[in-house]
Amino acid sequence: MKPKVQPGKRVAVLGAGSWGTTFAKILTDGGADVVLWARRPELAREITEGRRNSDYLPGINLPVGLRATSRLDLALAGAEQVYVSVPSQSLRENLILAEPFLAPGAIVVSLMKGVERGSGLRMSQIIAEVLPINPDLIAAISGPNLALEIAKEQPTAAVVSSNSLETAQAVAMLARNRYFRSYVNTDVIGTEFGGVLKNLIAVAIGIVDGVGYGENTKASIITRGLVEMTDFAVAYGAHPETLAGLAGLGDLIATCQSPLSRNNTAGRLLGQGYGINDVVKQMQQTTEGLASVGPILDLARAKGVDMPIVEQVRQVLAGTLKPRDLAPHLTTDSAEPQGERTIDDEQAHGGAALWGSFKRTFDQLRHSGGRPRGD
Ligand SMILES: NC(=O)c1ccc[n+]([C@@H]2O[C@H](COP(=O)([O-])OP(=O)(O)OC[C@H]3O[C@@H](n4cnc5c(N)ncnc54)[C@H](O)[C@@H]3O)[C@@H](O)[C@H]2O)c1
Ligand SMILES: O=P(O)(O)OC[C@H](O)CO
Repeated sequence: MKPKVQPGKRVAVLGAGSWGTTFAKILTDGGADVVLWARRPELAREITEGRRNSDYLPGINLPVGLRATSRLDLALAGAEQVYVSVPSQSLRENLILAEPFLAPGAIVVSLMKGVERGSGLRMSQIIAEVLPINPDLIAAISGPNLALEIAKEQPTAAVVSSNSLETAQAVAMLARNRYFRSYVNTDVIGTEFGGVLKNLIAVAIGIVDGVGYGENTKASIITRGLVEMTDFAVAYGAHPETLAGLAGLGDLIATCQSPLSRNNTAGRLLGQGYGINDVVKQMQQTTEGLASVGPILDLARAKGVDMPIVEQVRQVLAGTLKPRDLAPHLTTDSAEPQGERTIDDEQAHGGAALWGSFKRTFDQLRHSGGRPRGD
């Protein structure tokens, strides 16, 4: 049954950085009654009274009707949908604070693109772990979504993903307007991992850009990066077509080619010779890729997935690989010529990627006493 459009539906957005504020604008412009939670009262005041968030979205006029507060209880009171956009590493602590004020039956939507250090959990998994809600009421949104472009109302699309198609549709009905279009899917694993993994490839692109390598190098990394992303996500149960969609290829393109991307920018600084500590100091905003490299490589190892580009990003971050040496070792140090093994190879010939995924499943069954691990 298709949900009906309900203009004026009360929603909350938690996190008043660049994406949280932009998403609050998307929802308000789509007709929802939005309250945005900012940690700092002075920022909440600037948004409500001045209709600006000058630190994060310079030059953008926020819509009339968008209210902000620094009180979580007020932001969440009566909210039927709650969109969360805080740095991934702080999600757990923020959910614990929010939980007492969550309205019964509220849908909780992750806008974030990271995994938790230590646990390696995706954001929707943390939501399911911390909040006592029906897992069908959890969703995630991802896609080629550079905040400032959307805040300027440049036409953009995204994917809303939930185990429940009904939930995804209810969210997509609100998260849309004349410049923002939401598609739906039920592949939460692929949608979330797409957003996490493209950040790592964007760091690699920034690194080679900073070194001064040109378009061939970058196109090679983007293309091989998509193979790594797909291998990884499929090993965890994603559908390959999700990685070929907005949350995979679409976001990879946007993030790798835009100077607005923080991951791309951080990589460029590394490629120009700055050390990781200087880069972290210079980045004023959340740069998820830097925190995700370690957990993603741990998860890749657990499933026997090779991620040579991400591994080399880790080495550059650790200072054990010179940025200019990232590209020559693009795919592998193997002396043997390899098949290109793109998704098309797999579909056309049932090739190595399919074999890899079969072997991983087999290995997993052997090591888990016959029970494949689900989401
Ligand atoms: N900016 C984008 O273009 C964009 C687009 C899509 C997805 N995202 C994702 O959205 C998430 C948030 O990114 P952003 O761009 O809004 O980051 P940001 O750095 O612009 O803003 C982060 C916000 O979180 C607040 N914050 C920092 N630490 C906090 C804590 N411990 N508890 C609560 N709040 C805290 C900051 O004060 C700030 O308001 C990230 O996962 C990012 O990958 C960003
Ligand atoms: O600025 P980044 O690198 O965090 O990228 C922002 C969005 O994820 C692009 O879709």
